[in-house]
Amino acid sequence: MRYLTFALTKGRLAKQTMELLEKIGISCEEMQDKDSRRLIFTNEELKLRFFLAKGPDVPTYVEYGAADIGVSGKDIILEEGRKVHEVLDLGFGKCRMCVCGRSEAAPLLSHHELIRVATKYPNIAKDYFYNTKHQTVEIIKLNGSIELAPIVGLSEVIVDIVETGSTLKENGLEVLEDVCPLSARMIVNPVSLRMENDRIREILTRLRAHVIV
Ligand SMILES: Nc1ncnc2c1ncn2[C@@H]1O[C@H](COP(=O)(O)OP(=O)(O)OP(=O)(O)O)[C@@H](O)[C@H]1O
Ligand SMILES: O=P(O)(O)OC[C@H]1O[C@H](OP(=O)(O)OP(=O)(O)O)[C@H](O)[C@@H]1O
Repeated sequence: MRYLTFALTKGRLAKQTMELLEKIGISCEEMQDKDSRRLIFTNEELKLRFFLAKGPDVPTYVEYGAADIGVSGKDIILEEGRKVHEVLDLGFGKCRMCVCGRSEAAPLLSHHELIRVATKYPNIAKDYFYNTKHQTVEIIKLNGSIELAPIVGLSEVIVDIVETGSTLKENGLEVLEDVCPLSARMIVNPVSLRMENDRIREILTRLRAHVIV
């Protein structure tokens, strides 16, 4: 039997992903050793391998088959547009993708003005403004602290993740429009889904029993 390889997202989603896998008897506890510099972990008994990667890299590993299965935020799946099958909503990491700004920016959206939109997610922003809203905008790619953009005048609005809303509130910003709901998803390489169908289906069946969407 060959190894099935899992690519998991580092950061916010990691702990809940490992807890969910533990619930179905897939232990990857070695990965939780913060002092270790080891990158890949093996469960010999179940013939499974695990590694943690930066969010946007997870669908890349899965598309190329370097990982059979991945866990990614829906935001990353949409933004990266990789050829992977999204097979399960894992029900955690819930948040929303929103257009945010000062309240005064609301008319610029309703009047379809040519505005600047700062975001870490240029493809999601482009799809929303061009294909859903039919509004021409200038998209400015940033890499973090997106809420700064409307405060310092880089852009009129941002497209970013909102979870509790506290970052917006503390910076005098608000949600102006909702783009889509987000959560952690399981993705699978299309060839792996065919070649390892029984093993992958079994994992999915067991996971479904523990997932609350
Ligand atoms: N408040 C939140 N902010 C950002 N991502 C969130 C939030 N709540 C849930 N998520 C989910 O967690 C994933 C991000 O986790 P991660 O810790 O890697 O965040 P990041 O800030 O984008 O990463 P990095 O610190 O490497 O820039 C997102 O892809 C999203 O699906
Ligand atoms: O609604 P809230 O609960 O306040 O969460 C939303 C904030 O969290 C994320 O930022 P993150 O902490 O990942 O920082 P970054 O944008 O600099 O990556 C996101 O980009 C928002 O800024």
